[in-house]
Parts: sequence; C-alpha cells; structure tokens
Amino acid sequence: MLDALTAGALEDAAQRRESLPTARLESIALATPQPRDAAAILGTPKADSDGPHIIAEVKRASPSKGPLADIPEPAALAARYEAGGASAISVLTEGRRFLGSLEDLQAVRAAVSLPVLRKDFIADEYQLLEARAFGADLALLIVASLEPARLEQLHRFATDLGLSVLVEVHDEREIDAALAVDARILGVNTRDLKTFTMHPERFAELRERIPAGTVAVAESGVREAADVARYRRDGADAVLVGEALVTHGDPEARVAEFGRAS
Ligand SMILES: O=P(O)(O)OC[C@@H](O)[C@@H](O)c1c[nH]c2ccccc12
Repeated sequence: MLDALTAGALEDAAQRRESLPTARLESIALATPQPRDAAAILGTPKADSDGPHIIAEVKRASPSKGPLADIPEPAALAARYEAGGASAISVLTEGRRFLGSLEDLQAVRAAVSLPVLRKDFIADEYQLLEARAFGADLALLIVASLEPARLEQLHRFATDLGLSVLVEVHDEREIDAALAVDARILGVNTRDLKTFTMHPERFAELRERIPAGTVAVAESGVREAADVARYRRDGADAVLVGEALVTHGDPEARVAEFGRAS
C-alpha cells in the first residue's frame, strides 16, 4: 500500500511538473519567505500546561476509512486548531486517497501563524520544492518508503531549502536510519502503513531509542484525551492527531483538551 501511495504521489507530481517546470518552481520556492522553525517550537516544553504539543491535522479521508469529513475550508479549520492551542498544523496534500491538495496547504499557511507540515508521500526533490513554494515549514519523509541513500539526499535537500523534516518511523531499524541522517524531529507512526492496524504500545517501545534533543512525535490512533495522556506519559514531546479532530463538532475545544492531557 505504501508503495502504491508513493507511486501515485510521484505520478501526480510528474503531471504537475508539465505545467510548472522545476526551474520555475525553484525560483518560486526560493522567493517564498523563510520557514517557521518547527523543531524549536516542538522542542520547547509548553509554558501553560504539562500536556504535549498538538500537531493538528487537516484530513478529509484516508485509505483505510474512506471519507472522514467534508472540509470545505481547510483554512477555517486550521484557524480553529490554532485558537485551541495547537503548536503546528499538518495538511494532507495527497489527492487520490486523502483528497488533499497543495492549495489546501497554501490556504492553511496563510491563515495561521504556526508551522505547517506538508504531509504526503514524498520521494523526489520536486515535491520538496513544491512544499516550500506552497508555504510548508516542515515536510514529511517516511523511512519505510525510501532507500537509505535516498532518505539522506532528500533530507539534506529539504534542510538546504530551509524546511524542517518530520522523519517517520515504525520500528528500531527505521529509527537507526532516521538517526543516521540526523533527524531533529522523529515521528513514530503507530499505525502500520502496510496493514493499517494500530499498535499504540509501539511508541513506548521505541521512545527509549530516541536521543534527548531530538523531538519525539507520537502519530496516529488518538480517539480520546486518555490516548494523548498515554503518549505523553510514554515521553512524547508532541502528538499528531487527525481523525479525532476532523470528526469532532468542536475542534477548537478538542485541541485544547488534548493539549492539557498528561
Ligand atoms: O487520523 P489519526 O489516526 O489521528 O492519524 C493522523 C496521522 O498520524 C496519520 O494521518 C498519518 C501518519 N503518518 C502518515 C503518513 C501519510 C499519511 C497519513 C499519515
């Protein structure tokens, strides 16, 4: 599934390149204001509570669940996340299964003063230039979908562009690969991307391998504040939440509640 998602994302990027060639995209990217420093924000404990930083996600659909929520105005949703105290916003830009777009990213970035993550299946430089040009401060790289040498090249390319990188892992071997590229922000996705089953205990198992000074993010599977509190007690600096926010009637209150969970 991960391979299919990545292949689809690359095809879609190749399509966009026909109307926006790399050289033009690059000049737009380099003219875009400097990104916000996500690692600094997520790496500093919150002043107002013992809860984790919340990375609140704009997610319309997923391959495992299908449609989750109509989100006609991603910018309005992101503004409510910010009002609730979110520390960063994640925007799914994958179009085929998650129904996101780069326009969503751009609209969200203009509406908030927080760092914004481009959440997609990124496997080439063009997609990182897009991330930067459409306003992302942070880009996702999924270790499971990249050869070690590719991970290293893309991580360096992103960093040179001024982007922070959320490096996503699922197991010990992938943590080692992430640490080998000096990941400053490391996300443990407790959803197995091959089977879509949830394994929340994986976060605690892997946390001890993440060195002090590296931001530890717990991703996926939060339904209740108790799930956030568990990740927090297991050592998460930040928790990334999608479905439980987009399906809630009051996302602002929900973010606030999650942000206090400890
Ligand atoms: O909706 P949830 O269970 O709160 O999960 C959010 C997020 O972790 C999930 O969307 C995600 C984690 N890693 C990804 C990689 C690609 C696409 C999506 C994801």
